[in-house]
Amino acid sequence: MGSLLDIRNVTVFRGRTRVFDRFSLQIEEGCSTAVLGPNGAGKSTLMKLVSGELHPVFSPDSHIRVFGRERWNVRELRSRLGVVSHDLQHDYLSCARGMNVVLSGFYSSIDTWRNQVFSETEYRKAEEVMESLGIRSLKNREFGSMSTGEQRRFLLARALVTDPGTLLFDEPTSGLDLKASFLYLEQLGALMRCGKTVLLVTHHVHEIPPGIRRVVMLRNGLVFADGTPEETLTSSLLSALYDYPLHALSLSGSFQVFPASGRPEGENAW
Ligand SMILES: Nc1ncnc2c1ncn2[C@@H]1O[C@H](COP(=O)(O)OP(=O)(O)OP(=O)(O)O)[C@@H](O)[C@H]1O
Repeated sequence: MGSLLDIRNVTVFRGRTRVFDRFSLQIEEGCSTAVLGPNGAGKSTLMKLVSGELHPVFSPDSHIRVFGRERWNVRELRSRLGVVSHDLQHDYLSCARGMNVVLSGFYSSIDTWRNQVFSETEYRKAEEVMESLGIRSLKNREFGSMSTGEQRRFLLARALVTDPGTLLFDEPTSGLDLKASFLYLEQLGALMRCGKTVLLVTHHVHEIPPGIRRVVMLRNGLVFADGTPEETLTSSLLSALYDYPLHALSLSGSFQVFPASGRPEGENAW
């Protein structure tokens, strides 16, 4: 297994905000990793850097290498790295039919277009992926008329249709109810067990499913802690990361946090 991500000395601005200042992070292929941090930590910026939607300030000693390469054509990259992002769900055309959402993964486009040609094999693959995610019966439905959970599964199908070895998720269960969240996280677990590498960014501890081997805690554009879930998802590190007293619990490889019993100092009693 080689390098999935190699970020060295990268400086990134969004508007006037310097989100990363000579930031470095390496992730190996095969090591499913969660990037966890509070609002504004830089998680979405990191995800956009990896997916090629954002670029750092040029510096001779900095680089971003995905699978060992600095330059990718988007279509080629998507055949190795599938992306299921929040923005994508938001941007997707509500009139696109389910089948077209999945097929659009072959071109990394939003919806399919007249000039795009799909082979029988590609149609078959799309059917197969929809079947495996339990959404085949919705293939003719408009994206806009699907529930958030169904939309999320179609976007996962879109990412999986090219059979990438690595999948990138941005807050995978946001907007999903409890059952849909757990089913979706089980799906992520199944993908990891089938050999896919999952890279996810989240601000929720419960979104880190069993099978994630490494947690990178991010705060103010810096790596705050880095280790296995057992090493990092502790009450003391989580309390420090979120600057709030928290109590962490784990059960069968899943994690959950609660407010610690003591109120934060200075908070008014009700
Ligand atoms: N378009 C923008 N213009 C200016 N500043 C921005 C822009 N987008 C993000 N930022 C700033 O960059 C910093 C990092 O934002 P980013 O969205 O990467 O954080 P995040 O960890 O993903 O947060 P969240 O969990 O709330 O999504 C924040 O301080 C944010 O205010």
